[in-house]
Amino acid sequence: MASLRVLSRSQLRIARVGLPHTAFRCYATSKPQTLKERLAELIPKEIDNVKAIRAEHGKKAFGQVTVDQVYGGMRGLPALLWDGSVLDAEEGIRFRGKTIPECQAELPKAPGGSEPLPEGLFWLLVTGEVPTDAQVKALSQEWAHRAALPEFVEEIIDRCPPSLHPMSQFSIAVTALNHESAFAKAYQEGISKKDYWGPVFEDCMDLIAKLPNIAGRIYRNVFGSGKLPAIDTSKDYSYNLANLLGFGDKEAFVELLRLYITIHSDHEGGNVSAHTGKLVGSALSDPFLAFGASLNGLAGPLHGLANQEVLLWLMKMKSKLGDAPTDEAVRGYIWDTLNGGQVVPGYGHAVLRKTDPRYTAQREFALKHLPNDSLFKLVGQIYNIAPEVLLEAGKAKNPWPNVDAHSGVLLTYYGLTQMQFYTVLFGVSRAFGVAAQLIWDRALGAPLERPKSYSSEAIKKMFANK
Ligand SMILES: CC(=O)SCCNC(=O)CCNC(=O)[C@H](O)C(C)(C)COP(=O)(O)OP(=O)(O)OC[C@H]1O[C@@H](n2cnc3c(N)ncnc32)[C@H](O)[C@@H]1OP(=O)(O)O
Ligand SMILES: O=C([O-])CC(=O)C(=O)O
Repeated sequence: MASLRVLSRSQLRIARVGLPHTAFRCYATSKPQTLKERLAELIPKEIDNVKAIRAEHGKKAFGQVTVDQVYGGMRGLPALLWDGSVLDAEEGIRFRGKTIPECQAELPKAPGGSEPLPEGLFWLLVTGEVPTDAQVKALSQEWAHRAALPEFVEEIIDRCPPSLHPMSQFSIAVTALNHESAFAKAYQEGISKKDYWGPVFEDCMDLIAKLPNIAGRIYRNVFGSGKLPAIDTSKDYSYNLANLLGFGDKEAFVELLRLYITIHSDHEGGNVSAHTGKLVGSALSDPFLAFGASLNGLAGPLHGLANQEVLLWLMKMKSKLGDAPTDEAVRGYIWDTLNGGQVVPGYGHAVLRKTDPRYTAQREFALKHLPNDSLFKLVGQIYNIAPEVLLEAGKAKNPWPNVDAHSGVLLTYYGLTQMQFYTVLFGVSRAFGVAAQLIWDRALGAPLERPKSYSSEAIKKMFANK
């Protein structure tokens, strides 16, 4: 789409304050419209939309809040605005209204590729629109040009002991990028509230762009001594990430990363990493600080670290039961896990009540690329047994697999066997969803988050005579 359009006065103002000088200049050329230019058009409309929703529905209630919800991790409590995606308990995630198969069909692909490019998914998350091939290519190039790390961040990563978990190193490096934050600088210089989104957008673009170099450096330092290749500005984001990890020559692995980053990006707003990023961002901490906090939540075993835990659990199962265990032996192993007071990693979910469509998307990838892999077959065998055991045990509300039950098997197949690294890849992807919402939160003037808490004593008193 060429970018010669007529803008309203307020759109023009937003475009001017939000855009770096060079980007604004290319606005009147035949280059494809940039993401920032499109945002500048969408923001005033969305501000009006939110005003209208609040004017019409602002005083209406979603329903009751129960004491059990306060004690029970706020399950089902409607408390957050999140535009990029919405999760249905039965159907799974939709990114801006689109299911995973719809994204796979509609988003632009690399030449010869069949998985969606995460660049297109980011555009979709931010704008609600499917970009053109040219827009996606321009985004790949822009990220490639922003990818270099400040030297001191490289040094910080290099000084981490290899025994420090890759997720801790990841969070340290992302937090340190706050040194370069355009938003933090603009805030110190007294930027007006109305203009926050411009430097936040710049920070989010830098954040996403720099993650492959951070991930690649951690991978090299912790697991090997390989050379870090330069970013190839003619290639897409996933290729560059794969190449930094030493897998650039494996086209199927690059395709896997395109799928992986797309499906792990966003899972509405209430999950630990997304909500943490939004919460910290609400204090006007810049996107690096906000996303560093997200990563610390993602590093927990009940959340993103579960992909590492699944692989550990599978490896222990294989070493105990052999490569091709019987169904009875697998059933016994799952029972032993439960009887040991542990969770079955990769199963259950706080919201989902059916098989996660992200599990299904990865299974389909495996059926296409590695149908005879023994670990893939074991994962399929567990799928036929674990839900039945979890139902019989009678505690888990959802006995079906989540995204983490499958991801490690695919990475292992291509030779990325270092399971402590898996959550770093999840983190690279999760930046897309958190960043998209941070931009909108600042554009819409989202306030500081500060819900009310109660002590048990206060709760007892509240209901003393009721
Ligand atoms: C990307 C992601 O974050 S996806 C989730 C990744 N995490 C995992 O795979 C870890 C395993 N799964 C779990 O621990 C849970 O299912 C969670 C954390 C994902 C969801 O937790 P909740 O919403 O509290 O689940 P639910 O309401 O079903 O829990 C009820 C009980 O069942 C248990 N339960 C739930 N899932 C499992 C499981 N996979 N294995 C064993 N027990 C389970 C809970 O621990 C809880 O036990 P408790 O009453 O003794 O505290
Ligand atoms: O939605 C959740 O609570 C956890 C999850 O699957 C994710 O964040 O991807």
